[in-house]
Amino acid sequence: MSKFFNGLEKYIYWTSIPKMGINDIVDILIVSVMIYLIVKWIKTTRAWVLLKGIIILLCIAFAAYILQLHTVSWILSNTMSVGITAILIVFQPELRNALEQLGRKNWVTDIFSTESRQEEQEYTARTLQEISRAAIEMGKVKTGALIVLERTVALGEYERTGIPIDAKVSSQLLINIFEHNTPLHDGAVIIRNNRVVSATCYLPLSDSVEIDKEMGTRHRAAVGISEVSDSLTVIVSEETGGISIARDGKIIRHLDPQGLRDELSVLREEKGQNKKFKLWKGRNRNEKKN
Ligand SMILES: Nc1ncnc2c1ncn2[C@@H]1O[C@H](COP(=O)(O)OP(=O)(O)OP(=O)(O)O)[C@@H](O)[C@H]1O
Repeated sequence: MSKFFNGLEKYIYWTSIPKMGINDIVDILIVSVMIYLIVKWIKTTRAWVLLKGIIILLCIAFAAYILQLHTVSWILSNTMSVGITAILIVFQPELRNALEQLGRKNWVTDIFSTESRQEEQEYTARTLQEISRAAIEMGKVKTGALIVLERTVALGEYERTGIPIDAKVSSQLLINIFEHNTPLHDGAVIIRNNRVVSATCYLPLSDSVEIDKEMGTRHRAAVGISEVSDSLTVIVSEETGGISIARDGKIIRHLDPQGLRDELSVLREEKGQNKKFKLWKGRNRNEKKN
């Protein structure tokens, strides 16, 4: 009987919640807020895609450990230690940016804000109308253009390669920026929160072999930015006047005015089933066209 009570006592000891003081609660709260802010920050950078890759790698490593796959475990553990150094080098601009933001941030509104960045980035019908009007007009006279619409992934590092503008989006402004032989016509325009934030931006070029050889660097740059972010880019070809859209590493070409408006309307729709359906519908139609 005493053995039973001893066992029970031990069990209760191990399962009981340890005494918590006020400092423990503060400790837990600080760590929770830190984790929340880190995840929130990662979601707005290219690092989000990388984080998903790391989680998959960790799952594989765990499975290899459970199944006693020694070689796979050895390879993974060695690459991971090198990988951490590589991450620090590759994401140096993001890390620097995060530290800079740390000093500028309004922590109180950021923590208690219920609005997500996705909602902030919603484009008004007017903005999308102005963008499509500008693209159609530029297409008619074969003026080359590259217009990037930022979504949840911040494009700060590309914005900084250009000239700051900060002006309300209008078709006249966009047409003026891309006018031949003007100082701002080269490179890309970045749009955020219904404002043109920067012009002459340099975008990363895609090295995808799937891109049609007849497409030059303007189209490659549009695909490139769509590979590293969830942005949507409107491209007007200087050679043909054709309008295309790049998103998710793919390019949708030969858009007519209605097709362009449909593609852009994706940015206005609500999250969920409705959006997915429209996106799929639009894609299918344009894929058939191509
Ligand atoms: N990395 C880049 N980032 C931003 N803009 C770029 C980049 N590379 C090229 N461009 C823009 O594209 C222009 C060159 O376009 P190019 O003729 O090579 O491409 P294209 O895809 O064939 O386009 P188009 O059909 O308009 O000729 C440059 O003058 C510049 O404005």
